Amino acid sequence: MSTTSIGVIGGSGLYEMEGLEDVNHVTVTTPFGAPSDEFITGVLNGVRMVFLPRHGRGHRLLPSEVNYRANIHGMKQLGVEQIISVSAVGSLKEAIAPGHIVIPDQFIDRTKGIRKDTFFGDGIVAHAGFADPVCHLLSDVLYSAAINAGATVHKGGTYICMEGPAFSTRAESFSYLGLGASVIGMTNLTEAKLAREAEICYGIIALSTDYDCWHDSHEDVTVEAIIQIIHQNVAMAKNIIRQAVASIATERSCSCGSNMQHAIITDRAAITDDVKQRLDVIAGRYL
Ligand SMILES: CSC[C@H]1O[C@H](OP(=O)(O)O)[C@H](O)[C@@H]1O
Ligand SMILES: Nc1ncnc2[nH]cnc12
Repeated sequence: MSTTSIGVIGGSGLYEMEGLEDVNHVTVTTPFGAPSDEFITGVLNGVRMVFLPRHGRGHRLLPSEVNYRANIHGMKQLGVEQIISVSAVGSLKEAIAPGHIVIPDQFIDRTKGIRKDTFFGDGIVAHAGFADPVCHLLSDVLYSAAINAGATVHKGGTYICMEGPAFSTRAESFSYLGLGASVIGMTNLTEAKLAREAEICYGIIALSTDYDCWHDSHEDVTVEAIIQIIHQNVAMAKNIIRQAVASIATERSCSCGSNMQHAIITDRAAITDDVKQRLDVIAGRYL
């Protein structure tokens, strides 16, 4: 069995992973604070897995309150090299109906600087390449897995990441259509940025749950409607994960594992021991 693991971050409606063997609940501490919950480790069809519910069990954390840094740091500590994010999103395209799956490959940032989206700062500066913000190989696997699971799936698309927690105004929703975005959510961009800095592959299974509030023949988005669509599709989402895990190559051939090689600009002589210690798990080999 490989020594590395595949991580799954479960979003709204996905708070556990079924079918794991050899299950352990692991409490992880990090220099960036506490993760959303205990990590669940186990084995799925011979592959090591690490699962974390993004908003905590019981869905206790707002999108702005999730400690994304601690979540990604914990994944890295547990040997995760590839993260599958499962998320609920609003659709910004007629063709992406509720119940469809999207594998987004781009982002637009509408967060407000409340959440920490970098491991760097406080004595060390790095600028990660982020033109292609998700792992294209992992995304290909997720797309094929969604097809095999019988989903209607859209490959590629831009995910608008808003701060929330309130949903968008109608004027905002129309403005996002004008930007050509495909879906809207409140979480994935922050995770993708941190996964990139941690040199972890990141790919997204996004379940379209609503048409936000731009569609004149659909009700405006509500939590109730989102939960209903999630419940109708949770078995399919779990099936996509199972299919994907069976075909993910544990030896990576993408560039995600060396993305930060030239990203740190700070003079190494100016990096203090404190900073080195804080960044050890994330970037220790470059310090
Ligand atoms: C439950 S409605 C809004 C909520 O759902 C999405 O969460 P996640 O990305 O964790 O599935 C969205 O981003 C909001 O946080
Ligand atoms: N319409 C929407 N806006 C933001 N996040 C969402 N998650 C699911 N639907 C959403």
